[in-house]
Amino acid sequence: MTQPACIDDFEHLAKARLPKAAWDYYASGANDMETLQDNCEAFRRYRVRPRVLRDVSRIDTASDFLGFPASCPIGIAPSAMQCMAHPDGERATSQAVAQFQSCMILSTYSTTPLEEVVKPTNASYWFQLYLYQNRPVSADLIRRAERAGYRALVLTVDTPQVGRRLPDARNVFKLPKPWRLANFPKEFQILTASERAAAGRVNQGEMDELTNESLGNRSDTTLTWVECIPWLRQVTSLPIILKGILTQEDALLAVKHGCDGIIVSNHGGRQLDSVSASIDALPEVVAAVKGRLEVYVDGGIRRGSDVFKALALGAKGVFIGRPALWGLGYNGQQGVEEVLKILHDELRLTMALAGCRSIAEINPGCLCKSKFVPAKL
Ligand SMILES: Cc1cc2nc3c(=O)[nH]c(=O)nc-3n(C[C@H](O)[C@H](O)[C@H](O)COP(=O)(O)O)c2cc1C
Ligand SMILES: CCCCC(=O)C(=O)O
Repeated sequence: MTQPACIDDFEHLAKARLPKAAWDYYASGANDMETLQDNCEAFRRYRVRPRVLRDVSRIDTASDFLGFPASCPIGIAPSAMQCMAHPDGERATSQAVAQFQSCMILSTYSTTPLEEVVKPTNASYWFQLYLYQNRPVSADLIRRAERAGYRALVLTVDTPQVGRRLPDARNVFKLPKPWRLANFPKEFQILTASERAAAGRVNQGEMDELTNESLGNRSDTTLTWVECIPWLRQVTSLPIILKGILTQEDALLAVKHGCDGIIVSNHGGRQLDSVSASIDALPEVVAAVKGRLEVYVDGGIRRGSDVFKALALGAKGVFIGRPALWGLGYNGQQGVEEVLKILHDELRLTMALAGCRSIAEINPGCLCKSKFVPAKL
């Protein structure tokens, strides 16, 4: 292959370059990976209803993330440990997003310190948060994110425990040296010594020694609506986005608790296997919130036409997870830029061929459902 021409090409190129354990960590979903597969297939059950003869000589994809302008409504979802894909890791992803002027969500489990990721540009940076029982640790991360210029906090709510990803279990996955979870000091331990001893985990202290499984064991599994959102509101004035909502019931609770946005997401099929594809959950969430907060979606977006479909179903914008990692693994910053450019070009072409000249013109009437799911060629 001389030149990757679509997102799937980047997947193949990255796979050929990455060590097996890193590839497996990025690629895998939970258990039988039904949701992972359905995330992509569900887009194929929607068909576009194109309008013609509408002067599509100028296509405008300008959009915004929480009011901050963006060249198009495609952002980067938070994914942990990007230095395994390329030594420039999160820095490279950030540079690409800055060039592209969109939005990057940085994972708590970044392999680059959060302060070194934000670029002085018009791009938006949001910080993804996992909350710990040791709340001062979380409060400290939030204050650092505020100082560094992050414009929103994205609380991931679908991960009270980490889903079981079989390839990681088989590989006994561990973040390889020299990489470390750079937002935490080396000696930092989330559980106290007595908690660790009680959990039988006396020697699993250092963050850079942690496995995926032990990371999950440090999350606060006691989080509830009534406790954690007010706590967040008390420690920060940044907008709060909840990532991992899949039902109208929880969407309404997000509205009730004054959240600023939702990302409809099943964590790229990595958490509870057999939940709905995120694009299938999107309509009920959009209908429930009735415009009272911004609704974004991630999961399975591999084409500009997928972005178009998500917007037609009411998403304000979309986030991509693995495609950015594939671009990064293939060719660092340039690879991520190419991935964003291809998706942007494909979105523009879809809009032109569907007769939509601006993002605002993309609406539910642009789609219909099809029972026929074409086989992937
Ligand atoms: C390797 C990997 C690591 C991830 N790490 C995080 C994370 O640290 N925090 C988080 O909220 N979501 C994380 N996610 C989920 C993504 O933010 C996103 O929901 C998902 O990847 C979207 O699906 P896609 O990969 O099909 O685009 C991760 C996903 C992948 C693939
Ligand atoms: C504790 C979870 C680690 C990062 C993550 O969210 C993922 O691998 O999906």
